[in-house]
Amino acid sequence: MTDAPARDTIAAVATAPGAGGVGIVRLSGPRAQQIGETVAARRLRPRHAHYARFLDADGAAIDDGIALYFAAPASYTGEDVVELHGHGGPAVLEELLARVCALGARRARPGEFSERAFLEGRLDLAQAEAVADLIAAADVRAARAARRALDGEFSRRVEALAGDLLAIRIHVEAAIDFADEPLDTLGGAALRQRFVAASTALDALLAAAERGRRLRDGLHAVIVGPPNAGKSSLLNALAGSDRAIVTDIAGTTRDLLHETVKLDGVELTLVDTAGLREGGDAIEREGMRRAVGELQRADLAIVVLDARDPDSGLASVAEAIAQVPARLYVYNKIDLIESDYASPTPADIGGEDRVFVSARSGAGLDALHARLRALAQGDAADAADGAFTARARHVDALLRAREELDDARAQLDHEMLDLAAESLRQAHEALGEITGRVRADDLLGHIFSNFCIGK
Ligand SMILES: Nc1nc2c(c(=O)[nH]1)N(C=O)[C@@H](CNc1ccc(C(=O)N[C@@H](CCC(=O)O)C(=O)O)cc1)CN2
Ligand SMILES: Nc1nc2c(ncn2[C@@H]2O[C@H](COP(=O)(O)OP(=O)(O)OP(=O)(O)O)[C@@H](O)[C@H]2O)c(=O)[nH]1
Repeated sequence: MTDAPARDTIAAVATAPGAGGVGIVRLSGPRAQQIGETVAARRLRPRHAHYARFLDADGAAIDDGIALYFAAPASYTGEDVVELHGHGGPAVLEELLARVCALGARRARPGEFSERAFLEGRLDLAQAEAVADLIAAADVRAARAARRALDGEFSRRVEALAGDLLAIRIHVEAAIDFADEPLDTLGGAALRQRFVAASTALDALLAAAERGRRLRDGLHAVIVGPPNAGKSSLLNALAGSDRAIVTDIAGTTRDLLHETVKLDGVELTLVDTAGLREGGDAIEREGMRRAVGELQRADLAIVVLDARDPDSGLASVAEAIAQVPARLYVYNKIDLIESDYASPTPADIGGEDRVFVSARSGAGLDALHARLRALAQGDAADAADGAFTARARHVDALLRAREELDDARAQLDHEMLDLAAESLRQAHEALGEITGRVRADDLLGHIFSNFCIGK
């Protein structure tokens, strides 16, 4: 870091709000030690647990507890950190916090301790995000995966790939200086090999990040189908069957309704969409456009069809669901079918999953639940296998890197070195966005130190 401005000292209650056995006020910054020593009325030795009374301005005890001092840089933030461990009551902790603020600290913004850890180079951006993911993890598998990301497993792979791309960039930029010569006399074969290796590594990382994204976010299932097939009824039936563990995420738009359902500890996001069909008025068309957009992020399409007429319904959604990784077909309204409901000629859906239900009578809903649970668990188990959590932001960055790398390769094949260098720079920067590390001056430094060609 080049002359970082002097930071102030931040403070916050670090434990969850409400009553608890123990509550912690944490301080970070240059005045943490002095403030802590004033409140505890004693010297604080780094990395020692001191029993103390925490005093107010008049010398009366706010509380008694344990004071800890972590001297920079050996702390979570990398700055001087003091923790005051008192009794976990909201009134006591608020008074303690007010006291340290009166002594010169200020209340921290959300995430500011981790932000400082990032600015101090203690964590990279992906790791800082993993801290938040670990805290928010809804099940043990997601927590484990966040833990791995926090330990740097994801970041290390991103950095390794960034290193490969940097080497390729250096090679290409050097070749630009010898533009009169064909690339093949400038180590073109080795360069192409490096491309293949980087490309393979990028694909593997992208797949892992995509699994990590699903693990963090849960299975993203989108309910689609023609109008009136019973999509909304089905969502209600699924969500309502176990109301206690359903959280209402709030319809983000007037037409998409999100519900989070937990099946055996695995989260499933259900999105109800506007019915898909030809035509419709402007508002309906906008709803359909959003439904299609939602499908692009889906792991699973739950395709609801009217069991009395599945074929025409399927035709209206076939195109929209083609890109989704998995599909589950739900033939609804079987209560309206007189005879054996499996008998109407089912539409051709290949070997894919099919369930017959009635959202109205409840018939078949158990089987549907079981299918969804199996899908969600299979997905999570798959994702939890040595996985780390990742975010949509990371997947996006990797996808951009993928595109730029493909472009660079094509440009190189046409000996368009300047363009290839630029595409590579973009790919490299996309990776840098993940860890928050890559900067233009980094690159210049690398090029000059690696290629000292006497200028
Ligand atoms: N009391 C308390 N518990 C906590 C935290 C905290 O801030 N306070 N954490 C906050 O999120 C997590 C732990 N994070 C921490 C990360 C680094 C260091 C630290 O002192 N690191 C030094 C020394 C390492 C060592 O002794 O091996 C260092 O890395 O130099 C402390 C906590 C979870 N538990
Ligand atoms: N008989 C019967 N009727 C059902 C069943 N499921 C839904 N319906 C009815 O079908 C109609 C449409 O249901 P919705 O859940 O609104 O259908 P939708 O697919 O969300 O409709 P759009 O929002 O127009 O796309 C309503 O009148 C429901 O009561 C079922 O299993 N059996």
